[in-house]
Amino acid sequence: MNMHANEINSTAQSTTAPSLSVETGLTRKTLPTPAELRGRYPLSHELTDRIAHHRREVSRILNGEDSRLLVVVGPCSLHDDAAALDYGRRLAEVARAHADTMLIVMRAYVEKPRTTVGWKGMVYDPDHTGTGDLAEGLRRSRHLLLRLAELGLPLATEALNPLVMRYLEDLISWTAIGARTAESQPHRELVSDLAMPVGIKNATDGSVDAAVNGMQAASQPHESIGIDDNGQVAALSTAGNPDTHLVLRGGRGITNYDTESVRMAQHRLREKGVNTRVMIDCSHDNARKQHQMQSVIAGEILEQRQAGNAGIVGLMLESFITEGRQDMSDEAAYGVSITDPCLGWDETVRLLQLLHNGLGSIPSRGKDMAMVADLVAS
Ligand SMILES: O=C[C@H](O)[C@H](O)COP(=O)(O)O
Ligand SMILES: C=C(OP(=O)(O)O)C(=O)O
Repeated sequence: MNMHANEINSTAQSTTAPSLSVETGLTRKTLPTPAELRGRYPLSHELTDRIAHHRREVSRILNGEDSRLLVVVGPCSLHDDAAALDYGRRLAEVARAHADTMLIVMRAYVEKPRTTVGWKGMVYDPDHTGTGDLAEGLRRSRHLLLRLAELGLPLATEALNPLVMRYLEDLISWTAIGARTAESQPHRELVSDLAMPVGIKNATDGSVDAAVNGMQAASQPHESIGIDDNGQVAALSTAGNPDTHLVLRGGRGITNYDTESVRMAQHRLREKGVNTRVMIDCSHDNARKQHQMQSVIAGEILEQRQAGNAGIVGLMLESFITEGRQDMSDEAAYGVSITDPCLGWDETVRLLQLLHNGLGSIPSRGKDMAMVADLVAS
């Protein structure tokens, strides 16, 4: 959150007993405030500085001042602390090894937007009971993100409910606005207030205009309604976020990572006078939910970079310990996504190595594609 919104004073009162509204019949449980949860799981000065540094590094890539590739990689959603930390430890090691060619940021998504209904993420239903427990979900999400950040990895998340972001934003180095919310004014106001780089995704129908308009809107100051650190409903004056970019994720089963789609998107961005550097999401509609396709797409992005398209500055991969996906159950397997299908760890390592080699030594097109073909075949 930028200084403006933080400066608001409030005198929030906190109660814990559930109450029943006679008018609506809804039960309400008071939640801890963002300040209370931050106080319970605080960032050290060292970690605060490191996250500020990570945000600057991401920003430099997005602004073309650092030629490394930004790679946002990790599970579709975090549902199990042990598996998330296991993955984070492995990724931190790979990130260090490839730090000269890539800035690796871990996907640490604790809220999931759903097409209709489904598990909405750790924040809402940490024990996968289907009944939810937001107080525990917020607590566990903050605790897990703190432990992941302590591994030294920059973290990425999707800002879905603007209020939830107030509990977590200090731990995050790159935020996504998802395909389903890119046109939402409250999300644009939130982005205007986030002191970090934000990627806005094209809409689920594949069109880029809502995201491009969102970049314009979020770059401006806004007056909006939200909560302050003490949970008090407050008028927020946002500063405007200069660090936004488009994420191409395909739409309606049609991909948009090819040279022509990227060129058309960049043309639109140029017309609107916003950042023309883009990230490609190798999953979602670009992969048509076939997780293995992500390797092929990443290989093609590497090719585009090698062909001189410096406008593709980032890519996103959905990856976990074991490939695929599963429905949540008592017998759920360790390290398998319970939302979108993911690449497995071994494939992820090989793909990141491939990208590292390709970005470092610029091998020939033929050799790259042969390596990608091997990777997909294996
Ligand atoms: O897991 C997340 C999905 O990409 C997105 O949130 C929509 O998922 P759904 O169509 O399974 O609800
Ligand atoms: C839901 C996601 O993406 P999208 O908004 O592109 O569907 C995601 O990245 O988890």
